[in-house]
Amino acid sequence: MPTAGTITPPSTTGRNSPRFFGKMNTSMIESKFLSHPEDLGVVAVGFSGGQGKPGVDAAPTALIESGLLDQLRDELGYNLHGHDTVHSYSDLHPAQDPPHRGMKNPRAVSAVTRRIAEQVYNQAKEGRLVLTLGGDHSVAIGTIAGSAKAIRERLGREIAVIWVDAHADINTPETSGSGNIHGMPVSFLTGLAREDNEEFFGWLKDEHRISVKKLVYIGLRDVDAGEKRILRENGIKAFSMFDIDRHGIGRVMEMALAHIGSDTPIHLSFDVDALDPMWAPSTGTPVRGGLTLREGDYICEVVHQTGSLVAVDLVEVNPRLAPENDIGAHETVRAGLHLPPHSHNHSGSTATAMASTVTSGSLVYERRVVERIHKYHWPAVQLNIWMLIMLIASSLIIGVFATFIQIQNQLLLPIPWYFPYYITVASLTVAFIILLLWLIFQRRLLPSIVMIGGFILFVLWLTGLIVISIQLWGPDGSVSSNCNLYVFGADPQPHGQTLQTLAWLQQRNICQSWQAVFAFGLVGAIFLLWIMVMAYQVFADDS
Ligand SMILES: NC(=[NH2+])NCCC[C@H](N)C(=O)O
Repeated sequence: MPTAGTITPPSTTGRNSPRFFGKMNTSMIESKFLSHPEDLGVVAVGFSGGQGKPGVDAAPTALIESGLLDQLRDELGYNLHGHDTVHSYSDLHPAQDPPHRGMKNPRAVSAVTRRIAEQVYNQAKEGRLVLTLGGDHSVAIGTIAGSAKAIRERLGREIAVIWVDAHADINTPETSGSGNIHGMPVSFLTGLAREDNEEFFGWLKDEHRISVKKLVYIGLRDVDAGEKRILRENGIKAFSMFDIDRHGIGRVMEMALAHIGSDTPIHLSFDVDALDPMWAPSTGTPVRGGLTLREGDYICEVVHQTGSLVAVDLVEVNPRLAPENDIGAHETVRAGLHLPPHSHNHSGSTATAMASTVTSGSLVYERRVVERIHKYHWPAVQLNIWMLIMLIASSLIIGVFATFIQIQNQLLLPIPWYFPYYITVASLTVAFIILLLWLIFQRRLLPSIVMIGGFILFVLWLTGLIVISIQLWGPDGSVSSNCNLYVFGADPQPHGQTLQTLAWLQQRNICQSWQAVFAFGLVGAIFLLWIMVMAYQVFADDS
């Protein structure tokens, strides 16, 4: 059934191309997960066994002959790899392939997708973007398995999949009404459908699989009853045509990308039947009421702009199916050309959208980060009072203990550990206040920083306070009782300009300094508690 062969690689003398400037990938988006974003691995799959209509296997050749690869190379500046062969996999077609669990051509599809998985894996492990030209959508079993495995090995990450399609393709062999495997790839990839036998997808291991949590559908409008149940039960994110009508494609893509998160590599699997048959009539299972060509392009552009794109599939273009004369086929191929990694200069009919996914070229758009923006409202007056009081308390304690150290030295007495300790804690507090001021200036004062810093200082500060209290009122030879004995209780108190008076005044000064240290130590501890509460309130208020 599949026709295939070697095709002539696109000419190297770029026509209106930017080759003049040497290697130039026109994409200005920085890739987050590709180590060689200027390289494009191409896997051209001439395979149609996932469904019954011959012709999808001719799509890669039709797309390439219409100039897709030329555009990718000459206009978008990619170095192509693996682009000179359209694979037919005829060696993998068994003589007999009777149905298994109701699946049609199960051995052929399993063997071919297994080979595709290796091909995609070999390209992806080099850190290249991989573009697969299908073929029917069953080929995605191979492409996604291959890129999931390569990204796991290369980056230790799971990939997310954006599945753009009129259909959910998540039937299990048991729920499928048609038995066509192109309606089942997602159930095998997510592990919802499983098989132990290597002949029937038993080769799919955990390393090949994807999580239902990182799967997003766009463009659905023909979903079987069994599939609806699967989507619902697994909480799979799906944006149907209804959602696109309601929110517009811009908002839908924001929500889809927010669901995936900005730190996840993305595999985009684009079924051309997601487009309305007005734009892409030549496909095996067209459904009216689909995406406009522009919406299809937009999806590709915006996904490319995330910088997270690692692989793209373009499937289900069937140039043999031409509803009204062959303009249909021509249009569909053109639509297909439009879809890949995006270029911004539309040269007539060509590979922009295809080109669009690979290098979304709408360089004018600013990248919109769809993460939630937090707004923290700090009570300015309270925060300022807090910083002022803490600054006073810290300086006072530093000053007093510095003087005490001097006095001990002068009297040739040892310096107790808590003098330098409290000086250090108070200095840290001053440093913390400076940090806060800097963060306020940068508009980055996060409640979490304040809470953690406040807590650490509180513990240190409290320790100091306890030690001070013990010295002041502790059982043996406490400062307080000595003060009451010799200073405040001294009778008669010395007067007049004598050394006695001077000594007494100095002693009184020391006693009062102790009390001041205690007072401000207490204030500091309470204020540190207060700032933690304040930070928590600011955090909780953010909504
Ligand atoms: N990739 C596609 N065009 N899939 C069409 C699937 C149609 C139908 N849901 C089935 O399981 O047979």
